[in-house]
Amino acid sequence: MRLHSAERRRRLTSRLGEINFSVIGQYVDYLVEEQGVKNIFVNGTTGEGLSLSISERRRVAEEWVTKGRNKLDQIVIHVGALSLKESQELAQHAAEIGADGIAVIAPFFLKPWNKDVLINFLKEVAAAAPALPFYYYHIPALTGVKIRAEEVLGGIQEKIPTFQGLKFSDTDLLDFGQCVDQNRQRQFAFLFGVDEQLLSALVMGATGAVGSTYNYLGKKTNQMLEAFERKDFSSALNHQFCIQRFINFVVKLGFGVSQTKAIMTLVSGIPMGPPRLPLQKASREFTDNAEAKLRSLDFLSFNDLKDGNLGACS
Ligand SMILES: CC(=O)N[C@@H]([C@@H](O)[C@H](O)[C@H](O)CO)[C@@H](O)CC(=O)C(=O)O
Repeated sequence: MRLHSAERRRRLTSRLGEINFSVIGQYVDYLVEEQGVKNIFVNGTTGEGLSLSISERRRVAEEWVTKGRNKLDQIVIHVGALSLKESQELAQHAAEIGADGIAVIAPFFLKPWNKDVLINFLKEVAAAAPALPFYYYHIPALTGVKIRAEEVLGGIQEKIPTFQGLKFSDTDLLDFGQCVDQNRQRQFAFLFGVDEQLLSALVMGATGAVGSTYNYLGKKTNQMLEAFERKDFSSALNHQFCIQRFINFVVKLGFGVSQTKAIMTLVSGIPMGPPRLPLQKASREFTDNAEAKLRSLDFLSFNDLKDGNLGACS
């Protein structure tokens, strides 16, 4: 079972909106030591990969690979872009620096209109890094490309020999289940990306997870994975419900990449800095509310509350 932190690459501090590369080493140590996360997905959604320039994406990937050496198990770099050329350049770069895999989203401005067109695009990117495992990153709510993952997977390995698996960031569990069911004879990785539904996906055959909350709820989620693996489903469900209580709370306040950064700063103590425009920094009110919730669920230690805290999830 692999758990990936979706925060991966991190833009940090700086009033100028520049990336603070110098804290990536600290970030690696935090994920490994405090959250038990050793598989990293760099330059994805949470890392605002699509808001970065190509040279920034290259440099972020290099930092994660360098700082993660001998500490992390796997680093997958997201190399999706609107321009096939840029995507290929990033794929080639990922291979050169020694990444463990690449992932690609569907291009989302001039969109592929059917499965074959999408696969043709993915194939050209994969071919730029012919020795690297390739993942299709399915996130239809953000790309607007609604081609079902189940369809995309049909015959994909024949077209993309390096195809390794799917990162599935959608709530359509019928589609996800069918991806697994129809590919049982293959050794694909099925990485699930909706953290609040991970347990349901595990039941259907998810082999790992990539998500934003593992940056600060990695340890909690690992407890759920362990319970699931030892078939203690009641305990696994308790863990999932606890995680849901938090996500449900923040979703109602307005939750996204900016808010993830604020929570990460709060929990890790590493200054994650503001997001890049068009995203806006999370409000102080959001962070205060999220902090109170984390404490009440015992996701952040708060000794004064512990004894009488009936809602605690520890
Ligand atoms: C739309 C979105 O940001 N989804 C997140 C989830 O982890 C999400 O934040 C979480 O399930 C809470 O809804 C991940 O799927 C994103 C992700 O893995 C990435 O950063 O590439």
